Amino acid sequence: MWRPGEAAPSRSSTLTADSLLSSSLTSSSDTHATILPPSQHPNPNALPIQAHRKQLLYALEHNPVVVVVGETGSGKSTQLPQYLVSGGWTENNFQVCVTQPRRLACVTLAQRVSSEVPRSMASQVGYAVRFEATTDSSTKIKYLTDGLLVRETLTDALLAQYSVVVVDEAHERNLNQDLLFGLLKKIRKQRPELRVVICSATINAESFREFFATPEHPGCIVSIDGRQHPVETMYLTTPCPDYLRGAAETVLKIHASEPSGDILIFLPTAEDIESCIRMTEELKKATPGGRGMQLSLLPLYAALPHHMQTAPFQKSPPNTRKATFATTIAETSVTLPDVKFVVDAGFVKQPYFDSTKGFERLLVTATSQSSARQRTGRAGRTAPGKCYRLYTHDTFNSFLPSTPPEITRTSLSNFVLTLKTLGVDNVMSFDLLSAPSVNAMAFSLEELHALGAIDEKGKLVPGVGDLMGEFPVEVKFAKMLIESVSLGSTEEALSIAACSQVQSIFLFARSSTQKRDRDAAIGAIVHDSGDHLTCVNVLRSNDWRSMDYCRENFLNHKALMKVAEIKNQLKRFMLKMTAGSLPGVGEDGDDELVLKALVKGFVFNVARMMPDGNYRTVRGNNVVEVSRASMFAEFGKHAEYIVFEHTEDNPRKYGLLQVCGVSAINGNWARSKSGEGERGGVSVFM
Ligand SMILES: Nc1ncnc2c1ncn2[C@@H]1O[C@H](COP(=O)(O)OP(=O)(O)OP(=O)(O)O)[C@@H](O)[C@H]1O
Repeated sequence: MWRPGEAAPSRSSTLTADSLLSSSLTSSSDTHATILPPSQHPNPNALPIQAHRKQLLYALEHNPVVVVVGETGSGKSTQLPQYLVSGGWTENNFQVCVTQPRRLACVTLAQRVSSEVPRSMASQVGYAVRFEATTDSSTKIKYLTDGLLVRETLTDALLAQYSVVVVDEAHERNLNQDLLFGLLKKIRKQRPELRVVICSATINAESFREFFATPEHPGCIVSIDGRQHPVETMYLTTPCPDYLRGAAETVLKIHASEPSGDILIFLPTAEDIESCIRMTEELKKATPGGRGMQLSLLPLYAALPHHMQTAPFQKSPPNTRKATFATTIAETSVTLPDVKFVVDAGFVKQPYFDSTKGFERLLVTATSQSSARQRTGRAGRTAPGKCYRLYTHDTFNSFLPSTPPEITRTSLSNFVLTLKTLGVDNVMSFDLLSAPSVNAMAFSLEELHALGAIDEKGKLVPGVGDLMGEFPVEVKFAKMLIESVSLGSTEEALSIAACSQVQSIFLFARSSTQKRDRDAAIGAIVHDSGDHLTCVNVLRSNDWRSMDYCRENFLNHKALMKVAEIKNQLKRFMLKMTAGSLPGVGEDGDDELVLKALVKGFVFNVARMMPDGNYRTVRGNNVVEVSRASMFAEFGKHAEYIVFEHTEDNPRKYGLLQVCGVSAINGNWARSKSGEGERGGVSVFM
């Protein structure tokens, strides 16, 4: 084992930085004197990263920024933090933190690593995700989302508790990661002792190194090659006309013909997952197969309540094969231990900012080659595996090599507001790995101004902008929640904000008889203004807590549990903000105040009925259609003006935007100047 201060490890062909062996030691051995016992994992040597332990520790001793490039499953997320602890980087009460794009990965990685380390150290491995943490001052290894680490800089600008920040899955290039890269570079100027490790799949390593390079420290790339177990990848010979049916049939074929081993299926949306599970159940009745083995079908997507997200990680009962239908939530850093088969539909749902329409659109698009590789990498982690790609090899070659960085394609309002809350007024001068989309940037500044978060000069408006920046929700919802306090409708606004985080609180009808029953049941609960007051109505009584009540009224009990969980978390945040009192309306007569708060946040998302019977957005004059999934479409009263939460592309009419989360409003509410009082100064109707 190499220890800081000892002679250099022999030069490895995988250690690619020229600077590595020529640079001088920056720390002496006595600063890292106590070496903790190595991992107690039954067979840690089996992981490819094990052979690079010395090089990694040596590289980090000599280079403030190290880029680690490794194949999926090589051990980056689980082993590297343990090496850092044994290398002494958590001495003197320092912590090592590892960021992940998604909360599920933080939770499962912390659980895995605490099971690998010696028992005495298990409690020193924890995770922190939005509103939930298992860490304290004794923590040595902390897994947290990139978004949460960005938020930590709001209260601890130099991230002083960390000796090493590991940014994992950096190839994803989500907005928070890009923000973190810029912030870490800035922090390193004031805290040069801070070490940064960037873990990435095989692409873009050089650009990460260059971004952090200084004349004294050009940085270093360590490559870890070889996956743990082989994965055979199979393609279709002809394109698949229906990926849902293709996925369902492939799952059943695997179940009928392959030996034991769980299946992980990647689909783009939660709706697709639910439909595909239903389809697989139906097809299974016709062709049981499985050689006496049971097949258990599980969903895995972000909007599910916590206990349902952990179900795929639990051991299957004897003689049962699990098939988990997942979104990108399971694409990186996640090990579903018994998965030997991956089925990849080849699609992903992602936000894109459409500058011609002035809206962010959620589009289902082809995935990239790098994310297809990540998906494949979910097999072969504990045994050899197989990956069934539901597309041809030519189609794979037509995929983009990597997903374009989020900063170049999505709305930037939250990003800009966070930077301004951190004191970066001139966002364009902030050092970023990729230039942001100019159109999205202009739109974001306009939106933040209209919401009263920034003034005409782009400066944060004290008491509004800074507060909005601290809210753990999207800016529009933050504005709605803040406005609800003075309007006295916070309880209801919290219900709306929480409901927006789940797919739907209603169940779909599967037959025409069910549709009749559903319409009758929902008709009794629905509010004729649309989705928002309907969700307020559902949550106003506690009836939904009964599973029987939910079943009879076509309510999604699981989704409502998740809503209640999020609402409580948001409420705690609001209580802190309002020093303990939250005014709620609670009476039907005051529903108007709830919608007024909503319009304050969604002032850019207002549409007006035109003489031709179409709704057109007030800002941008785009024709939009109310989504059929909206309560407003099914049960709404006629309204000249509507407000909506977001847009989606109509899957049946290309280019036509559907609006989702819709309520009828009074046009005058949106006509008033936005922002607190007259501040903000933008009237969207002018
Ligand atoms: N929960 C788990 N149960 C069983 N084995 C696990 C678990 N978590 C990790 N492993 C084992 O450790 C290996 C390394 O996992 P790790 O997450 O560190 O890889 P990685 O290099 O970060 O890959 P990726 O970026 O694809 O997640 C896995 O391939 C698997 O063999």
